[in-house]
Amino acid sequence: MGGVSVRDVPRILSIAGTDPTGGAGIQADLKSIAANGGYGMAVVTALVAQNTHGVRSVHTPPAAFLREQLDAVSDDVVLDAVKIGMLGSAGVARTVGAWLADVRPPAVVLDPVMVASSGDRLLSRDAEDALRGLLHGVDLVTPNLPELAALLGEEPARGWEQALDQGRRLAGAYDTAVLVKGGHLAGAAAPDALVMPDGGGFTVCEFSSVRVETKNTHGTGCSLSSAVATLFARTGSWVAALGAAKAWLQEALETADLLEVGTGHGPVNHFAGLWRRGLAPLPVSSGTGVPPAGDRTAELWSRTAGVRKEIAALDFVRGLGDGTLDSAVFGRYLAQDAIYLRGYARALARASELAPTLQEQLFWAESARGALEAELELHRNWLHANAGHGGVPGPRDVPADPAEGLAPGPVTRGYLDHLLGTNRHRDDRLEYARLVGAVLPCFWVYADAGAELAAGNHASHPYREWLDTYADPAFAAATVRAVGILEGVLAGNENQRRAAEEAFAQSVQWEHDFFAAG
Ligand SMILES: Nc1ncnc2c1ncn2[C@@H]1O[C@H](COP(=O)(O)OP(=O)(O)OP(=O)(O)O)[C@@H](O)[C@H]1O
Ligand SMILES: Cc1ncc(COP(=O)(O)O)c(N)n1
Repeated sequence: MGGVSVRDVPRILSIAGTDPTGGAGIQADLKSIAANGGYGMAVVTALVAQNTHGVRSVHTPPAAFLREQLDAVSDDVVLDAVKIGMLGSAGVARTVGAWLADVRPPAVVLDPVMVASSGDRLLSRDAEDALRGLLHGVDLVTPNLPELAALLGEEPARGWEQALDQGRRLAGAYDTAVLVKGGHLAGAAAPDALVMPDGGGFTVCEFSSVRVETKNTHGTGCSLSSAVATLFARTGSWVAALGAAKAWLQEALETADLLEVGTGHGPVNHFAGLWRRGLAPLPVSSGTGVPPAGDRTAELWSRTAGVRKEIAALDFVRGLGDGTLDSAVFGRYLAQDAIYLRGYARALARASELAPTLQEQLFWAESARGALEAELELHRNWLHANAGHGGVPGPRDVPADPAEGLAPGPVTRGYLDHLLGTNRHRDDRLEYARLVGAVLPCFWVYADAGAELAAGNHASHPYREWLDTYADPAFAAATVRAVGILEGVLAGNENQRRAAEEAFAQSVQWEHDFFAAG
C-alpha cells in the first residue's frame, strides 16, 4: 500500500479469473471499471469455463506465467488501484502476494472469491490460508456473508448485526477495512457496511439500498469491488467511493433483466446508466440522419422520399435552418408543438401499454417521458426568453405546462386524432403495429430534418437550441431504436404490416402539414 493518488481517469488493474459469458470475473471488472470512469487492465489468474448456470471447469496457467503478466503491467504502467478477485489456488495467492509486496500499489481491494453464486468452489480449500495471508497487505476486503464467516473460521451470520460483528472482528484481526455485504440476507433491503479500523475502535458506515427483485445478480460482488477500487482512485475516499458505487450498482441491477443474457443467473447491466443518458456511441454519425434498420424500413422510407423533399423545401423549414424565420411565426409553431407533444406522449404511453416485450415497453415509456420533459423544457425556455418580444404573443411568465390555455389548430388536432386513434384496432397486436407506424415519423423525419438543419447551426443561430435537440446524438440513438422496432413490426403478419405502413405514410404527411402550417 503506497500513498493515495487521485486521478480523473485512474489506471485500475484487475487480477481475477474469467467468465466467458461476461457477467462475473475479469470481464465484469473491466466493464465496471470503464462504467465508473477508469482505465481497466486485466491479469488473468485462472480460465474458467462457466456460464449463467455454473462453473464447468477451471484451467490455471503456471504461477510463473502469472508473475510474467503482473510484471509486464507494473514494469510499464503506473497503477492507481488494484482489484483482486478469484485466486483459485494457494500458489496463485502467494504469487500475487509476492508481487504486491514488490510493487506496493497505492490502493488494493480484495474480493475474497471462494464460492460462486451457483455453489461451485472457485478457491481450493487448501488455499484459504494463503488468501488470509494477503489480508494484511490490502486496504479493503469485500466478502459476502459466507466468505466473511469462512475467513474467520465461523458459521455464516444469520442477521445483519451478527454480520457487522464479524466484520469488526475481521477488520480488527487484519487491520484492514472490511465491506460487509448483505446481498445474501433475506428482506426488502440490501444493506452494506464499511467497517474501518480507527486506532483501537471502528468507524462503521452503512449504505442500504432497496433490494431489486431480479434473479440476474451474477457478478454483483466482482462488479462492486472493481467499481469501489475505481471510485476510490478518483476520490481518495472509501466512503465516497462506496456511496457512488452502490448507486451505480443499483441502476445496473434495476435494468439487468433487459439484457436477456443466458437462462440462469444473468449479469447486471454495467452501462445502463450511460446508455440511458444517451452516452453510447451511435451506429450513425450525428449529422447524417438515421439509416433504415432493414429491408422493410428501407422500402417504407424510400416511399416517403417525395414528401420529405417537400418538407425540406418549405419556407418554414428553410427559414428555421438559416435563421431567417420570423420569431413570432416560430413562437406560434412552438405553441402548437407543445400541444402536439402532450398528445404525442399519450400515443407513446399507449404504445408502451401494448408493447409485447419488456424492452419495447420501457423504450416507449421513456420516450413518452422524454417528449414531456426534455422537449417541453425547451419550449418553456424559448417562450420564456422570447415572450413579449419581437411580436411573440404571451406573458413573460410561461406556465409550467406551455400548452396550458392554448387551443389546437386544425392540423394539430388532425395529427393527434390520427395518432390517438379515431381508427383504433380491437386486436392489440394490430393496434400496436398501427401505433408504431404512426409515432415513428415524429422520430425519423425529425432526426432526418434535424441532421440536415444542424449543418447550418452556429453559436449565434436564433434557433440554435432547437436545432441542437433534433441533431442530438441521444435523439438519434432513440430514433435508431424506434426504427428497429418498426422493422420488427413490419415483419409481422400481413394485417399488421399494412396497418403500420398506412399509419406511417399518413404521419409523414401530417409532419409535412404541421411544418407547412408553421
Ligand atoms: N437484489 C439486489 N438488490 C440490490 N442490491 C443487491 C442485490 N443483490 C446484491 N446486491 C448488492 O450487490 C453487492 C454484492 O452483494 P453480495 O452480498 O451478493 O456479494 P457477492 O455474493 O460477493 O456477489 P456475487 O453475486 O458476485 O457473488 C452488495 O452491494 C449488495 O448489497
Ligand atoms: C471468475 C469468477 N470470479 C468470481 C465469480 C463470482 O461471481 P458470482 O458469485 O456472481 O458467480 C465468478 N463466478 N467467476
